[in-house]
Amino acid sequence: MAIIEINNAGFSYGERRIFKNIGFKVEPGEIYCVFGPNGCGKSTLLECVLGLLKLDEGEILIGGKNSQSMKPSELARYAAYVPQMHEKTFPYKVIDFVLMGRAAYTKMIGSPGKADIRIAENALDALGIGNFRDRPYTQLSGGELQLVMIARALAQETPVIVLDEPTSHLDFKNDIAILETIAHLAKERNLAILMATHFPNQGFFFEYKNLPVEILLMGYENNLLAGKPSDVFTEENMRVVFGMDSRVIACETEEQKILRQIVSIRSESSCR
Ligand SMILES: Nc1ncnc2c1ncn2[C@@H]1O[C@H](COP(=O)(O)OP(=O)(O)OP(=O)(O)O)[C@@H](O)[C@H]1O
Repeated sequence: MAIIEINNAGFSYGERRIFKNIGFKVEPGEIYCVFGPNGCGKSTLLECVLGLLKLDEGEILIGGKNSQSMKPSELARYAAYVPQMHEKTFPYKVIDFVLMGRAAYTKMIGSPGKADIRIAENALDALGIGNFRDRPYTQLSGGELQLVMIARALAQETPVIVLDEPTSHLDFKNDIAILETIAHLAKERNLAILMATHFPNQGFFFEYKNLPVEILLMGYENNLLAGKPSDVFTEENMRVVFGMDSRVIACETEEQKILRQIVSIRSESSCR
């Protein structure tokens, strides 16, 4: 059964329509990527899923319940959020920052107990960053901080993790490290992943890893297109949505599997 179900969702900022008629389902263990040009409404859609913004029309069900009318503390038990930007504030220790993911469970008694601390430590260990435990989180690099943010989401123990452009600001290696982490969470923990991304090759990476992955392409002739990465990330669709010239290439890896990638050739397509 789908853990996320969106039916006929529409949203406007005031008079300005951002999207309409969005509908899809995400199953446990599936990765659902929302892709499209700057400003097409990816973050807005994620914020609607998280109940931070209210739809004009349609509904968003998480675990069968309407996320738009759930209390934040209830929703926090279904969906954890890794936002695009995080303003570092007070120099909390990493463990204390990750423990914030336990807030929905600790509110009643006020402070985290031993079990919460163990869950937060396990989340750090699961991401291979147990050694960050006592570092001030304000001193982490962008890639390290992103792993800590994912650990905080993991400590929240939700069936859904929502990530907004999880690899923005990351270097070549950390980019793939975060994708591998996301793949692991979907495959080994059966989590449903909903993420916004600017990078088609991330969809191809998940496809290459044989994970159930689906793409929602927003802004396709002011419309929507959904499907598997190989069906959505085509040269023609990139021309229609971005007006750019690109090529899909394929390479055979040492596992004798085909990895697809899309490369940009020109921003202003001569095909226009
Ligand atoms: N609070 C707001 N009030 C009014 N308009 C907004 C608000 N937040 C975002 N917008 C506008 O809504 C549109 C969609 O914004 P959103 O951030 O969802 O796009 P996005 O696809 O995530 O963009 P990007 O790829 O650049 O991160 C943009 O045109 C943006 O300027």
